[in-house]
Amino acid sequence: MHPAPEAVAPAPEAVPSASQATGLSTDAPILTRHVGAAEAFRRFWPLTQGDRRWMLLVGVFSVVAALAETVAILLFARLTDGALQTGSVSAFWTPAGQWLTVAVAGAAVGYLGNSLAAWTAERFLLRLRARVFAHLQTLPPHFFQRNRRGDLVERLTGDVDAIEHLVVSGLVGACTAVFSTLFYGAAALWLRWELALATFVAAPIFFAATRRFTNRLRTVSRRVRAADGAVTAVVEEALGNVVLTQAYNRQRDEEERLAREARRFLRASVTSARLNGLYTEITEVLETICVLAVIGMGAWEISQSRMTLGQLLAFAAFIGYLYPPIRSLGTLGLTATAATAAADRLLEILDAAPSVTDPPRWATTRLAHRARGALQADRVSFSYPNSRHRALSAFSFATSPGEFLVITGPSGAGKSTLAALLLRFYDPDAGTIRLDGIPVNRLPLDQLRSNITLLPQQTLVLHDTVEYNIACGRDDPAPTHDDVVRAARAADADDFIAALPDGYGTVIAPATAGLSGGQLQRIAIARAMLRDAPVLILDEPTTGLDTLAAERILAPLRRLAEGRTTLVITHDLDLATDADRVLVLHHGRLVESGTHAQLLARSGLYATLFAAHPQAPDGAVHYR
Ligand SMILES: Nc1ncnc2c1ncn2[C@@H]1O[C@H](COP(=O)(O)OP(=O)(O)OP(=O)(O)O)[C@@H](O)[C@H]1O
Repeated sequence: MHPAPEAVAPAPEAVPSASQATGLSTDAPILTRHVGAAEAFRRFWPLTQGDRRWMLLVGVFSVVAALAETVAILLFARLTDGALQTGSVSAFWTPAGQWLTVAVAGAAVGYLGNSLAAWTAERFLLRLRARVFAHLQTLPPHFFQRNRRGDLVERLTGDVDAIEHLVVSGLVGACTAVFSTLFYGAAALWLRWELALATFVAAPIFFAATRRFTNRLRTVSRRVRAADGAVTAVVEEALGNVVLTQAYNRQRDEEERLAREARRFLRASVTSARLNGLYTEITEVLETICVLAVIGMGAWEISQSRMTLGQLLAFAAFIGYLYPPIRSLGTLGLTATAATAAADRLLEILDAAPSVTDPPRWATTRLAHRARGALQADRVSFSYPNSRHRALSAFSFATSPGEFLVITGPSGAGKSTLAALLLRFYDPDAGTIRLDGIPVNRLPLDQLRSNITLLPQQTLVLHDTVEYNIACGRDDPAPTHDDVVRAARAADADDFIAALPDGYGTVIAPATAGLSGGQLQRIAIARAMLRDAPVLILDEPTTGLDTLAAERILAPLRRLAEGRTTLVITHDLDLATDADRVLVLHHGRLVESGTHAQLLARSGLYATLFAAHPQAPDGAVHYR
């Protein structure tokens, strides 16, 4: 007798995200709400598109497998009555041959069904994960500040699994259970309808038992999912900060933090296992009572010569086979309940709207060619989502192409915010930012960002070769090895790369790149060289570097800035001495603007900041 196919398969396309922004810019709060199983199913069902025929086929295979099982049980009854009870070997061969044929056919169908079910389920998972991941990549920086990275990782792994169990395996499981119940029930009715009806009255008891568990399990499932996310988050954070942890002797604290979350997870998952186990045991006891009742009634029927032993054994087998699908229909409710907890967590991502989107087609203006690099901000004001504090207030400035600007000011003045608005991580609450005269929220996002290169303080390192880490700056046209080497030379990185064990083929990884801060900066400069965008934003390019390393990147930076509009955000005022213009921000406002010499002469905020900053020993560090 063969196991019925268990799971099923998946689908493509898109889960419609309820709150996709459609206008030029919006920011929606991240939602925390609870959805029911029906809504969860409705939201994720579109992802099965393209695989629904395979899901149907899995359903057909499971029906055939259940049918083969039914026939096998009837043949078993014939064998018992014809061969076993009479002790006739000749009566054995025909039903035995038929049973074997049915068993082989059922096994083949069961195997095909299970393989197809696994394939379709995995394809669904693939699509769901890709869909959530793609959406995650469009979300604004503050989403990632509010949600721990490890917890988001857990949503992309554990939670997508739970959804699969509802939408694909759950649906196929339900169909299989319904058909199995129908076949075994019909066969039992056909054998002895009075006896069958007597046993069917037990079915509502199973559903009643399930209902009692559902609510409790829903709460526990949410706790399990959240605790699972917290454990992943702690591990992820601890590994990311392992050097600092060791330096500050915080290993015990980190272990305690993990233990705390792990204990929470343990309590929740033990409760969940206990509830599931209790449910299983209770239903098994109920089943045993029913089977015993059947045997008792059957014994009475046999004593009255109204039934043969073969019929009774077949009947008991049908009843035995009948309860698992009925039970799995009941458990389906529990699976669905657990899946709703996962659905809440995934929909929280899918329903979070990107803070900026591409402009609608009617409002789009495309640059005909590479931008010249003229930037302009007109009375720009901005507060971060959920903050009433103005990070920028009525801020205006304009650059001509190729100009070299230093933006400075005390900490929290709004310098990095300006970079975030230029790259359109956010749109201003008021005012307009333009590139070559076009409001940036009218440019397609990819075109805007391909015209700007941001060099953040932390260099983006991909787990790949040094060559790829440089080449990834440009995809069209794809850079050749010679292009990469040329860029590395211009970035003064060629020497140290050549000295690496595998040269340009040396694999580096984030956090363990094995390169110094200055070397990583030079790789970033080489990448930016290849990228060749007309606007360059450098965020604290010398922070974290000692004087020698800082000096070493100045010449490459100078080469990189040549011919580009360059904005250097910095506290390092040695970089300001040669700037075409210095903008000084304070509390989100532009308070001073001019050349280094002009600003010193004004004896204002800039002069104070310059006097206070640690200067290069001989005052000889010049950016250009
Ligand atoms: N994600 C955020 N959510 C809310 N407020 C923020 C966020 N990021 C920055 N701010 C606030 O906006 C203001 C400007 O911050 P910003 O990072 O632009 O300053 P900055 O001049 O770059 O500072 P620093 O020189 O220290 O890097 C600060 O008051 C800061 O607290």
